[in-house]
Amino acid sequence: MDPIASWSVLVVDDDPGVRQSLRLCLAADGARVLGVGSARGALEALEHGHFDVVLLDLWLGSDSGLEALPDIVRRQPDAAIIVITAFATFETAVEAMKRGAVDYLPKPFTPEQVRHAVARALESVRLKRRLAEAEVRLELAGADDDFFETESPSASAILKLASRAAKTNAPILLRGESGTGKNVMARWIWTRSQRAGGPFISVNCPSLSKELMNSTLFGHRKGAFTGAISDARGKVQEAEGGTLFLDEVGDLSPEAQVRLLRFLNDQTYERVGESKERRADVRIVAATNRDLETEVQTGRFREDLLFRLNVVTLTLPPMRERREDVPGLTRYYLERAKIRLHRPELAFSDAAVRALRAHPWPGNLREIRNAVERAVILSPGPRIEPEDLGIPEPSDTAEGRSPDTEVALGADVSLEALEREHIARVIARAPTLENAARTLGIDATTLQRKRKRYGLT
Ligand SMILES: Nc1ncnc2c1ncn2[C@@H]1O[C@H](COP(=O)(O)OP(=O)(O)OP(=O)(O)O)[C@@H](O)[C@H]1O
Repeated sequence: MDPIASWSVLVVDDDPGVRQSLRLCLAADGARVLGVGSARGALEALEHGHFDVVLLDLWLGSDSGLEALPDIVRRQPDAAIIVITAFATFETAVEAMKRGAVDYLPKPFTPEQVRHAVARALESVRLKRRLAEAEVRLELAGADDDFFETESPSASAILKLASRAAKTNAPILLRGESGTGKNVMARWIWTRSQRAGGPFISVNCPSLSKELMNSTLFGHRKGAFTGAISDARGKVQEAEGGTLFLDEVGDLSPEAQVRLLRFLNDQTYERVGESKERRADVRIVAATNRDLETEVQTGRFREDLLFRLNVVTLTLPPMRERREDVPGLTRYYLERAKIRLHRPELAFSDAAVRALRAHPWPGNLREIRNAVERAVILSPGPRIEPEDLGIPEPSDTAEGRSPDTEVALGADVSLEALEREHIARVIARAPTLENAARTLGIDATTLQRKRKRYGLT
């Protein structure tokens, strides 16, 4: 968003005359200006609208603008705050800066001084937003998450559908096994939607505590529960104008499901401990690798919520159904990892190419990426061999057989080799080591020890 093209200012001053003159001065320059006379009015205005600049009087009758400053910053961290006061002292100016103001305007001021200060503040807002955008882009580039070329009919059908759905405001449900790229797809959809200029807020539902789930999502009022020391906005409000991604939506508590259903129906919600109805313009994208129909049958997931989320469903195919994409993906991950890890000389050996093709990749894209990165780190010479990838080499005698029969239960392998292989595969598939430890049924320290013992990265 370009703050200069369409910008808005909140004027917080208890003197109606000052509000009026600032409004006239800035409106003449093309700003949308809202004037309020108290700190409370300011906080309310910031709840409902978005402002590029806040002109804040430090003496607001019985209120103190200085005390309200941190709350204002919290509500809109990317707005530039200029404090104004008739009682300008150096100390208050410093204090205001410490609490998040970008500039200081002593009363009385001329329209020229106001314009000058606001223009500078807008420049700082613009810069801050550019930096934030660049950080997101860097993060995406560094994450190696933009391989959307495909030769597989099933994946290309999903991409087409996703691209069409992105342009609408309909909720989207992403389904697919772990590691098939649901998180990455959610961002891809956001960047192609009309909401790309707004925020992308991601919530991993299983990581939310049951007690704080509603407040994290919908916010709470001060005093709503022990520990609620101040009002808090939730993820829904943070996502205003953008997209809220609910990962593993099947983990939502029954009460959070009711709240989400209402929000999907009419875009309204209430904060925990508050009866005021709020509205937010947010697109919901949800993901699950569970069978939600079964969850409905067992009473863990609301059927009406599933219907509401299910308007557009995209099921991301597992790697075994898009084997034609393995060569392209492995080349892609290799090229990126070579640059990032400073090993430009590396290439796959013929045996590695065969092993990559033959491996079933049950952990999907995540497993492929982990295997290739592991190899780029571990490979001692310029050729990457199957053992660097941590996958078995398909032997001639094994041709036609599933490549992992070599480590199958009951084959001619030691228990140790079996354990090593199993741990390596679970780690490759799991999003985190904690996750891998949970799958293996051991604690993180034991996993750490075993990784060291078997030389697994
Ligand atoms: N389009 C893509 N291009 C390149 N890499 C991808 C792509 N999609 C996914 N990946 C890789 O696979 C990894 C897993 O992707 P992602 O987290 O989106 O999967 P998921 O289906 O959400 O998994 P889970 O259900 O376990 O959360 C990513 O970190 C990334 O490395």
